[in-house]
Amino acid sequence: MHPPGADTVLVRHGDINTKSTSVKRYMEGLLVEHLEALMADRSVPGSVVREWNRPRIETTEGAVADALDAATDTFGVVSASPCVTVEPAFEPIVDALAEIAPEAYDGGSFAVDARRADKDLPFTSQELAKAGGTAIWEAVEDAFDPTVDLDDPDHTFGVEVRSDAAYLYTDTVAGPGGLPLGSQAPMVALISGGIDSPVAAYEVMRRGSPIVPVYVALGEYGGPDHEARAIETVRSLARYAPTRDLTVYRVPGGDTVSHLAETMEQGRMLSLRRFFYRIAEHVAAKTDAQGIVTGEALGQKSSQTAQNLAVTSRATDLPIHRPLLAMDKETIVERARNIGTYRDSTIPAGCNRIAPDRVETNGRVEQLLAVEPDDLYERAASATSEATLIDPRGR
Ligand SMILES: Nc1ncnc2c1ncn2[C@@H]1O[C@H](COP(=O)(O)OP(=O)(O)OP(=O)(O)O)[C@@H](O)[C@H]1O
Repeated sequence: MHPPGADTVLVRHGDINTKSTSVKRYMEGLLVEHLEALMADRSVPGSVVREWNRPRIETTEGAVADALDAATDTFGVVSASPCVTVEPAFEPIVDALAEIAPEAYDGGSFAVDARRADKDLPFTSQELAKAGGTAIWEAVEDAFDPTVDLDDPDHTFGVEVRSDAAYLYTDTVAGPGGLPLGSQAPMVALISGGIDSPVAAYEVMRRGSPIVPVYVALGEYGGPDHEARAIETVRSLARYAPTRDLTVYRVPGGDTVSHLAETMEQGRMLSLRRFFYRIAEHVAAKTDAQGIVTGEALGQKSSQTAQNLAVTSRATDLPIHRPLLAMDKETIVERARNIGTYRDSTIPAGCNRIAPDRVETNGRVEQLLAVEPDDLYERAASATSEATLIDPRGR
């Protein structure tokens, strides 16, 4: 909940703090740039003040909830707190805590977490916490039976005192964490539109890599709804990256999928993955992307057993990143819901089944190469050259 009168959002980052001063300065700059872009994209009024270590958003009381959402959708942000701003002096801070308390406290234990960025202030954090705690107690004791618990309180009243202002908050909302978008090289994300691949793409974006989305159209095994679903998931991801071009490479793969279905029984699904990776490699070469991201998870499907991943991965020299490798489906679904791609991914796509009745779980590369079409890689190159570009934001 926001303290009444909150018009500022304190923004905290995490991994950026482990960097050297110059890298940290660069990454903080990127984070602020993206936060500003997210606010502009969502028409949130206000500005981001770039203060060393702790940027903040100055906005209006009416827009503080939207500013908080923008902050907690920005990669690199660990948490954010809406706060009221008061004069950085002992009495005004204590008075403001007493004023906030009846709105923010509804019973149970509480604590005051006071910090001073400016160590020259004429009071200590402990003195402030003690006087603030007493003021809060007195403000609520008629209506409640308050207790103080410094280790695990039900309510925390946060106070950050800096040289120009003090910030008071009662809520800390988690952000995505990770690193600012653009702090790592781009990667090609193979997006099927299913539940897993958009989450995998989000995970590398969260660690700083912009994505180049690639969707392989499956012809009679896919269809317009399948394709629309994939584009929709990219559109949802684009909300997190307003400064980035998320144009989808739509690669026509229908002929090859049909050919694999007609000519291969065992290993068909493995060759199809190899075809995808090869396409991704070609797109990476065009876009200077440094890796391939997929939504594969160990053992989730027959094509994702440890043996089969070893066989399929041999199709490319580029590293294949599988951020979901060790995640359970339930966790992935929860993640998809949280990032807002689940609904798109569960739009009925009405596609035909490509998998054969008897699936391969223990592929061997030599055996696969003996039955795989000799021209599989040429097919991938030629399909990529026929790719069309789809801007998901333009739909
Ligand atoms: N038509 C497609 N176009 C682009 N990439 C695809 C396509 N189909 C699958 N992929 C990629 O291959 C991975 C494995 O696909 P598969 O259908 O076996 O797995 P999945 O775990 O169900 O993934 P998803 O839920 O993303 O469809 C996907 O996560 C995705 O990265």
